[in-house]
Amino acid sequence: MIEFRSVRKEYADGTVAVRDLDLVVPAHRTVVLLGSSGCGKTTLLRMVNRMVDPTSGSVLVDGEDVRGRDPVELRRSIGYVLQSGGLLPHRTVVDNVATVPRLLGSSRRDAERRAAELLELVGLDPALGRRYPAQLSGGQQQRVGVARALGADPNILLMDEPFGAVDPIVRADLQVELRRLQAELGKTVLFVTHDVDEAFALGDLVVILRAGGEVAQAGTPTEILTSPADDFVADFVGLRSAKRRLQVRTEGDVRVVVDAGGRPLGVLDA
Ligand SMILES: Nc1ncnc2c1ncn2[C@@H]1O[C@H](COP(=O)(O)OP(=O)(O)OP(=O)(O)O)[C@@H](O)[C@H]1O
Repeated sequence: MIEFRSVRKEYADGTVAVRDLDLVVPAHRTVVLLGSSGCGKTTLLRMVNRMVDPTSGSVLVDGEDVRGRDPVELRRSIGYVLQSGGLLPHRTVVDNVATVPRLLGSSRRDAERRAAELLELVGLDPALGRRYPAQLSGGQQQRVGVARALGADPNILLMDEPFGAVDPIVRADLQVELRRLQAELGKTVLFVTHDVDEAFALGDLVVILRAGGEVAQAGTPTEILTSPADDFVADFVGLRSAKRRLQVRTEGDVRVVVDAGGRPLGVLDA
């Protein structure tokens, strides 16, 4: 479990990235931080592994204030996946994934065996392990990034727009894969995105932030869609635009779901 207690972050130039934020990320759940650029999502994520320290308030991991933890040891115990993949370009894929197990004291052979298992776990052929990152597609690189983050078998995975740089089809595949992995592994995942569809696809809980790192609403996707807290939330998730104002139209004996502009989106089952 991760807890943010009255957390505030003000950078040296006076920018307030997060103001007085309280949030609980329950164990084994996926919580998505959703908001537009600059609303403090990355700052919040980085406070968990002490890449950023709060100006005031505290961040607790499993009940313990992270300020009491050694930053290097803390970072090794928490998986972190970035949009860029963060892979070392001059190391093979298997070496990239084996890095953390090696740092934690595994022998080379054990670390490589573990890396091959992790590659399989994220849906990659372990034979790709001999390649260098640049010899993989963007989607494959992101899978390697996830495998690498799982290297220390962390309880917590921090994911900062991990699928932001790949095309929509690959992105949808990666989202499905993450849901499968999560069902299998049950990690505590804190996931950052500015994409509403991605947030609703992945989040058990979605936290919508507004500028200055304030929570506009925290709830399940259904709660947010059925009772948006205010106009900001309704606008942000598209409730007031054509996209989510859906209607059912009957065509013969088939019911078709259309948006407010009349464009067909799908058919209703039964
Ligand atoms: N090191 C820094 N020094 C000063 N200001 C910073 C620093 N890092 C971030 N900020 C500012 O803090 C605010 C929040 O930034 P942050 O990166 O957390 O937002 P974000 O929601 O993750 O944005 P994006 O979606 O664009 O990545 C922004 O106004 C940003 O300019």
